[in-house]
Amino acid sequence: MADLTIGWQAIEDAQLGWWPNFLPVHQADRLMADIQKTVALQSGQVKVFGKHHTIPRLQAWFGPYAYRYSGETLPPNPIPDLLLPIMHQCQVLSGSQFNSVLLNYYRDGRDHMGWHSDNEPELGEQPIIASVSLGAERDFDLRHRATNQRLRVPLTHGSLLVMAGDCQHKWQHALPKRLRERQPRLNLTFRFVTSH
Ligand SMILES: O=C(O)CCC(=O)C(=O)O
Ligand SMILES: [Fe+2]
Repeated sequence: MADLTIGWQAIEDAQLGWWPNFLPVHQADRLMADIQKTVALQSGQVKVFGKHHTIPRLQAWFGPYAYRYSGETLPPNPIPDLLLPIMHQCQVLSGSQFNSVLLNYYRDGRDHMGWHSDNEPELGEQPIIASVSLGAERDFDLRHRATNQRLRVPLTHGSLLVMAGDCQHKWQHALPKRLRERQPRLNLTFRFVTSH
């Protein structure tokens, strides 16, 4: 699979922005440690066909509105001060505004996220989602809904990946299991959410 180039690039029906060295290593190390120390991570639930399941990762939600997905709701919560400088840097590079962040914490390689798109109406028509990765390197897979084209991006410590254009309509993405991975990974996805 072709490596992504640094900056913006066109993929089929969408755009990706890729900044592998978004945060210098010492800053990425410190941010991860500070988040682990200060942010309360929750074990989330989803409801599928009326049955509750525990999701295979921990999470936290920060933003002015509740975040609703798969029948569950995470209440509004102010963005902690330690995430504001990172959010501003993401805004500068991606050229867009954010007001919310979903934090995903993958305790080890068993934790994962299945195929999905972030296409809830409160994210708007063409959501721009800025994804900052910290800790263990994990593969991020994308697949085009119609053509089945696939892309794999190894999300390195301190990197920024931005999904834009029709990425949430034409593509799905996932973070597969990596059973040999013992180290945690922390992901911040900055979004702009409206009340709906
Ligand atoms: O952990 C990741 O890199 C993916 C997160 C994601 O897709 C999401 O939060 O919607
Ligand atoms: Fe996603």
